[in-house]
Amino acid sequence: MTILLGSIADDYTGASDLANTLTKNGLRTVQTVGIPDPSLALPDVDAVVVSLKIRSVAAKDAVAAALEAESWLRGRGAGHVLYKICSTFDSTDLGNIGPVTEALLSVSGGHIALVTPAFPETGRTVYLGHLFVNGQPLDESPLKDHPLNPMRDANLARVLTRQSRGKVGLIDLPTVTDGADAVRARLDRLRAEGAAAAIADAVFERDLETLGKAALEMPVSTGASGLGLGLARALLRSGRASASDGENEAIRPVGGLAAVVAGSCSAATLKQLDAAELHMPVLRLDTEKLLAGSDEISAAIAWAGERIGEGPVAIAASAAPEVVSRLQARYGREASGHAVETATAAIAGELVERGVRRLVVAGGETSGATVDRLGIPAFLIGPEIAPGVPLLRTIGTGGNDMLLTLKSGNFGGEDFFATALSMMR
Ligand SMILES: Nc1ncnc2c1ncn2[C@@H]1O[C@H](COP(=O)(O)OP(=O)(O)OP(=O)(O)O)[C@@H](O)[C@H]1O
Ligand SMILES: O=C(O)[C@@H](O)C(=O)CO
Repeated sequence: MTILLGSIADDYTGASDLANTLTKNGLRTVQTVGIPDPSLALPDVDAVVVSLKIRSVAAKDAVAAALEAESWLRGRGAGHVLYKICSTFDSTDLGNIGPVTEALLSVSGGHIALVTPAFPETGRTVYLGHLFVNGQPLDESPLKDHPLNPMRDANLARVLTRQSRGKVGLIDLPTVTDGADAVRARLDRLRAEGAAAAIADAVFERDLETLGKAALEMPVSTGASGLGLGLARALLRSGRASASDGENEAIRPVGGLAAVVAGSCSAATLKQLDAAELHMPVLRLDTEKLLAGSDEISAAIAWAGERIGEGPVAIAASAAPEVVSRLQARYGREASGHAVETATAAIAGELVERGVRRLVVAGGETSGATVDRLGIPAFLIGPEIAPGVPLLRTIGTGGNDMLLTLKSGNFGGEDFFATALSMMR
């Protein structure tokens, strides 16, 4: 298998979001969970998205895992590697967007990386280096209360500088509007001035097409699905890939029971859970009890067991910012996040043991913990359920295929869970 485009995604929902965008834009794509075992038969594809869980780990661990994935992707022919980050630039001053981008540059012979989280289809735009989420500056959006990485600065050049060794420049919208040659010239100038990364403005898809064209000529770039769209379209226009209509295999029914497990505390997921309560049983976990060691997991499984024969059920750790803050004050941010993820993954694992074959997971860290627990090696990409969220079919699960949906915390409309479940048969 020779691939044209490789990507390393810093979380699993982000990986399926990117895989969805690449598929929609004509590239045959597969999503792997980590570096696949050599015995795993992957389909013939144009792009591979390697899902890692490195958004919220120590920078040195994120760098080591990303470099291993980079080497695997280059070994399979990838001429360009996109480091897929969150469209809301989720990170802290300790990393990991800066350290990973710089490490990828240093092994690939690149000098400067184009960086943009813009993804207009989901309301993420960048103007003069500032990120807007559905029209609100990042630091005024619900992301200011994210449980793991509260985003309190909308100026991405500043955010990236704090976590980078090199300087960070800006490719402003007028330059992007002038086209790919103007972007290349700006990148050359910034590089001559000593910058190792450049935040690129983008408001419309046409801006991302321009950025994709410029980025494709360099070995590495960093961005969200919008940059993936630009790279995919540039590959097709260059004639290096020919459009495939994507839809496939992935939607064949699997039967079995269906469930939702949610660990995202995003505003969108909280609304989706409220809406789900109108048509399916929803169990809200008591996360204070869960962390205090009471047997919430067995209680949740017993609760599900009494209902799931009648139709899908949802189990959620998700809670409002004040509840999350209380738990964090008591146990620490990382420890409480990790403990809740481990619990939600354990619940998902038990549900699958009891016959669940169709599973929706909300939240990137939550999805990572769950998919690892289930030991799924890779996914085929099915149709889009909502912008940034495809239906996924497991590969390499020994004929015991499952359908999954890994929903980024902030994605999807209020009726997302009902819509997803109706597409998973
Ligand atoms: N009630 C709670 N109290 C404290 N932490 C919680 C609670 N519920 C969930 N969490 C933790 O909050 C974090 C949510 O992160 P996750 O990545 O799953 O969602 P997200 O950030 O909204 O999604 P995405 O990364 O796709 O945008 C997880 O670590 C989860 O375990
Ligand atoms: O880019 C996004 O917003 C998502 O794909 C994501 O990474 C959420 O974890």
